[in-house]
Amino acid sequence: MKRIFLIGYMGSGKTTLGKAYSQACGLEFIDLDWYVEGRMHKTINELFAEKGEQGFREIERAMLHEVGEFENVVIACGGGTPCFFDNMPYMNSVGTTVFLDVDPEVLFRRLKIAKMKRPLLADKTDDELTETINSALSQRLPYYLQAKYHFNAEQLESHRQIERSVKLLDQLLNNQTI
Ligand SMILES: Nc1ncnc2c1ncn2[C@@H]1O[C@H](COP(=O)(O)OP(=O)(O)O)[C@@H](O)[C@H]1O
Ligand SMILES: O=C(O)C1=C[C@@H](OP(=O)(O)O)[C@@H](O)[C@H](O)C1
Ligand SMILES: [Mg+2]
Repeated sequence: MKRIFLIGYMGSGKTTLGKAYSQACGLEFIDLDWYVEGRMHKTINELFAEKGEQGFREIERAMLHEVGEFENVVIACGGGTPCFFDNMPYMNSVGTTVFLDVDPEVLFRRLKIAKMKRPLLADKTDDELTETINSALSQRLPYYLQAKYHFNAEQLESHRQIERSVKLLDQLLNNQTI
């Protein structure tokens, strides 16, 4: 039975690589944000606006414990999931955690074009976005580094790169020599 949790900052590739890896390996794919939106019938933005970040985090934890029961699944977490409550020890106790490690410059480039759907980034200028990424990473790395595996997820900018990253992730998780 496989239960793989992908963690990392916003824009690190959890959803993109998770979906591609699950398809390549015949596993179910769950994006925790999408799961939350489906169960609550509200978008992440609406949940933040109506319940605040604390309220969102309590819902996120409850949904994590739901999907933490699923089998043969790849779960793309939200960027903050590991950093609240006992979520990181929980994921390490029920599955295999993988930290998608991406340079802040690459995160900036990716998030600059994809920030509007993320309430924590939506209205930030370029300088504010850079500052937010760097300060969040310094606060969150202690959680991300508790992952069993660390994977460089900087090669996700084309289908060919995604395919290559899927192969490299599979080799890492199955301890095959490259
Ligand atoms: N279909 C796509 N085409 C091109 N780039 C994409 C596509 N999907 C995602 N990306 C790039 O990969 C980055 C990672 O996105 P995503 O997988 O949503 O990360 P996460 O789930 O960790 O926040 C995006 O910000 C974007 O730059
Ligand atoms: O880093 C965070 O605190 C968040 C990351 C988002 O998920 P992605 O990492 O998939 O963007 C989403 O859970 C929410 O906007 C909060
Ligand atoms: Mg995502």
